[in-house]
Amino acid sequence: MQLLDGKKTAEDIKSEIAIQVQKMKADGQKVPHLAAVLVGSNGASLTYVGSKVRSCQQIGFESTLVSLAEDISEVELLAKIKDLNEDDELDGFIVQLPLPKHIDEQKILMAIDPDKDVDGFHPTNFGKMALEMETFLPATPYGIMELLERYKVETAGKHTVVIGRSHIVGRPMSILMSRKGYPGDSTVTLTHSRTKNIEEYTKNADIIITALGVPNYLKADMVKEGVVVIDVGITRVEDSSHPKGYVITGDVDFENVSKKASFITPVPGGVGPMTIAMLLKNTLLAREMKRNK
Ligand SMILES: Nc1nc(=O)c2c([nH]1)NC[C@@H]1CN(c3ccc(C(=O)N[C@@H](CCC(=O)O)C(=O)O)cc3)C=[N+]21
Repeated sequence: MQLLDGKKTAEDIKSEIAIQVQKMKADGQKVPHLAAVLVGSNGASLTYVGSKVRSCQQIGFESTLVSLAEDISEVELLAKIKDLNEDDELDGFIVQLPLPKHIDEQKILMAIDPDKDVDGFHPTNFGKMALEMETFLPATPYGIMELLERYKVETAGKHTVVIGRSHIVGRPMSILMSRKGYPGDSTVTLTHSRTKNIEEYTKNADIIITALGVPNYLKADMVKEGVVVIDVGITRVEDSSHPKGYVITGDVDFENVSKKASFITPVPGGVGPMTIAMLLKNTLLAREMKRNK
């Protein structure tokens, strides 16, 4: 079994980007600038946005955190997004999800300028991704593709089973794995909450990508020997014996599934850190696109 070390790989990618930033500086160029919009103060969201900002500092990007009140109206948030779209200093921005219930997420994501949509969530960018055009790939699926590539995991002709059809992970993942070229060319089955006899699929899968958010869902008896397992689940499970009061738990029964797997991602330290690294990579791309315009 080989561990797909997302933490280490993310550090490698950040170092590569930092070198690019140094070159930009030496050339007297503007460095990439990322903004993150955070509505309210959900604990997990604060952690993620915090590490995004810290990573920017680490590699020499400029970053801006836009903190807005939980009870901000949809109209006010749309106005804020318009400001960010028009801000020439900014190369890209993200609106941290989930948003409070009184705000229509779809409407917000549609309002982001596709050229600044470094999350790749705008329908224009999602469409380009599906059509195999160059664009911002959603950071989590992009991070998974990058891990597969850097560890040279074979994907062509393999049966990939994706569990979960969310707009930000499962659905784009199923598209990327079926795209032409490496690391794609896979035969994909997208399973979800209405799938019957899911083990029939997982037992026959060469690659399994779980994005459910159900701790320890994928068990050893659901997979075949030699399977590649990518665990996108990140659930905070309360645990008073830990200093933070919780432990981060994935969708996979790691202890037992890892005994059968050829490659597997840990949680934490797998897909999560890769998500942040790829967001930074998208921001670098946004800067380059803007410069070449
Ligand atoms: N507009 C938007 N874009 C996102 O990309 C986005 C989002 N909203 N909302 C929430 C999800 C989740 N997400 C994570 C990023 C990093 C870790 C990460 O680094 N996790 C660490 C553990 C961190 C911890 O202690 O919680 C790890 O897995 O090793 C996890 C999850 C980005 N998301």
